[in-house]
Amino acid sequence: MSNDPSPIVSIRNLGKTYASGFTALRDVSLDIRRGEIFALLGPNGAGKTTLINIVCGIVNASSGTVLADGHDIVREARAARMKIGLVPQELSTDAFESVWATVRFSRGLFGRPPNPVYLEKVLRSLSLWDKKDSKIMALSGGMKRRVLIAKALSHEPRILFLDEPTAGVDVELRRDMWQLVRELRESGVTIILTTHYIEEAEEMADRIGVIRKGELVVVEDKHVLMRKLGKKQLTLQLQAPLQAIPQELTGEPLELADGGNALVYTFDTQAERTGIATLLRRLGDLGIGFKDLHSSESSLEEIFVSLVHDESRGGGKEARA
Ligand SMILES: Nc1ncnc2c1ncn2[C@@H]1O[C@H](COP(=O)(O)OP(=O)(O)OP(=O)(O)O)[C@@H](O)[C@H]1O
Repeated sequence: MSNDPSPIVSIRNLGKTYASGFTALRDVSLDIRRGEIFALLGPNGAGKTTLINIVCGIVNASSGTVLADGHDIVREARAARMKIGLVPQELSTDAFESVWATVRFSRGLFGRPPNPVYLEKVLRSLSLWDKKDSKIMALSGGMKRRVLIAKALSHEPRILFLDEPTAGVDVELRRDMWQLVRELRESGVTIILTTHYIEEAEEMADRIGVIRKGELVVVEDKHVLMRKLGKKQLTLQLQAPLQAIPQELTGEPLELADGGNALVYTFDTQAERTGIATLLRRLGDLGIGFKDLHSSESSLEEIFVSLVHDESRGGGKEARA
């Protein structure tokens, strides 16, 4: 990580209303720290791509400001854009060009002088060096995706946006991409990625932002987020199935599962008392026996689903993927 404490991307009160009248972003403020991997999560249509496109100068904001490494994206558009590499969702088609010509051309677009040594380093780090003379159309899907990353890195950006980097790729390539992103971060590039795969954020991100209906609802260190919002569940496999939660226990955070054969107790990982001892005693008093019990902790996926869906329902308790 860098010693410079100023954020590398600073987004203030950003809003976007498209010409159609649809408001895709509302008052989004966010600082991205130098050298971090930041994952932006949100359901389809939440506004992730709109946010990225504004920072990259592809879409104009309706209100608010963005600084990229200190450069205002509107007043100093070119300087700001030089700092940024964008790996888009879609594969664009330079089908007939070679890998080498493609990355060299991308670099030239930014007005950078040729630097074959740097481009060789990029291609080698992406395991593309031995494909440098291949035409893009002759590459596998995974290799094409690497070419997109090489193009985005061609002008030596400090900030790399990856929009759904592993959508539609197989498990093995996904792991390779994760490794690659970590290596890029090691080399000093700040990474901002959007993803639908919570596993991806859980695996890689230092911090996580959750966007829902154009609003940033949470920005938090990944571990803090998991600790804060993580719930634990205790599942009791009952000796005899129950039709319903006994009246004496209504009001407790209990749910029936497995066709009445299991009782699930949800408790807060941060609470001083879990309430488990009391629960077990009360079950004993009611003559409800159990043959097995196990506890589980919510994954980031469950936390995400509960954030995105429960808030829209006004705050339910269920957090299941
Ligand atoms: N040019 C446009 N004109 C009008 N509405 C648009 C335009 N572009 C996007 N939108 C709308 O803005 C909303 C946010 O879109 P955006 O692509 O930013 O979402 P997203 O979070 O990236 O979704 P996904 O995960 O599906 O990529 C969507 O409802 C979309 O239909």
